[in-house]
Amino acid sequence: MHLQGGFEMMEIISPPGIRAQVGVIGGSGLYEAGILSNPVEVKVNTPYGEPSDYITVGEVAGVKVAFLPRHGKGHRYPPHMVNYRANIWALKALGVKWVISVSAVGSLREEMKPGDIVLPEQFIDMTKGRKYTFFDGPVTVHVSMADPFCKHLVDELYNSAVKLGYRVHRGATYVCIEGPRFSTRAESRVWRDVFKADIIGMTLVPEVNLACEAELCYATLATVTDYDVWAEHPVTAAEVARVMEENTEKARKVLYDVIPRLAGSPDESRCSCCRALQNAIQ
Ligand SMILES: CSC[C@H]1O[C@H](OP(=O)(O)O)[C@H](O)[C@@H]1O
Ligand SMILES: Nc1ncnc2[nH]cnc12
Repeated sequence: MHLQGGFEMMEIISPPGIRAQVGVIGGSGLYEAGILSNPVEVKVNTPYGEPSDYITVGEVAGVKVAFLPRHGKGHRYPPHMVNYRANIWALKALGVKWVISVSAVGSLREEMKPGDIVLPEQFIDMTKGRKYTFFDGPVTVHVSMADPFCKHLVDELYNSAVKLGYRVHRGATYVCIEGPRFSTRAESRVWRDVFKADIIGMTLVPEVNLACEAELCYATLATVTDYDVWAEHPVTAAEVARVMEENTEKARKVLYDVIPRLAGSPDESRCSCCRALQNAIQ
């Protein structure tokens, strides 16, 4: 960490002897990693309260992975109630360098079909009052969000999805709404036609902001569950759940393929995530 008075001043207590290199945040439908050998469950406390659940630490091809279900097992926390700060803090406390955030999203584009994988590279924040920063004063941090996702990690996820033969789109813009309700038809048309967003969800913000403040390499592995209501029929939670099961298996296969390539530390020539706090302090 580069910020004197930032993370260095905060007490990060790691559970003794338990470390991980890669963090996976499971989204709707992904409550168990399902790909880890030698799993152990750890409880991590943070200055921001409790993460959404116990964290499962295990291995994929010898790489240590920490898995945390964003909504808790059984989907106990709706998107606006997730303790994003505790979740990111807990992963940081375990030593994680890379975070792959898995998410179910709606599509705002014909060509991004239910079942497709989408890797966003930009976002638009339409949330309304979450906890967006670790730094509530006296330290103030204005972190750059020009390129919110780790390009290196997006490249690796893209390579895995292509190798596995999945339909995959990169370079997408994710609009994050407050939820938990879905959008009106008028809103959906604004996201699509005015904002030019490609996919829609409720959880990216502030997770991505906080990962950046924690100087983690972060990317979202989104899978499309539905066409949002700009298309003919209104989206329903039941429809989303139907497609989610298939998508979850795809996400697991991509994770299983990509994680072994994340064994080393992030290559500082391919991204600047680990230097995000440089020049960000007020
Ligand atoms: C039941 S669909 C709405 C729900 O699913 C997505 O969550 P996640 O990103 O954790 O997969 C979406 O953002 C909503 O929270
Ligand atoms: N249509 C949609 N709107 C918001 N979040 C979603 N998550 C999955 N589908 C969604």
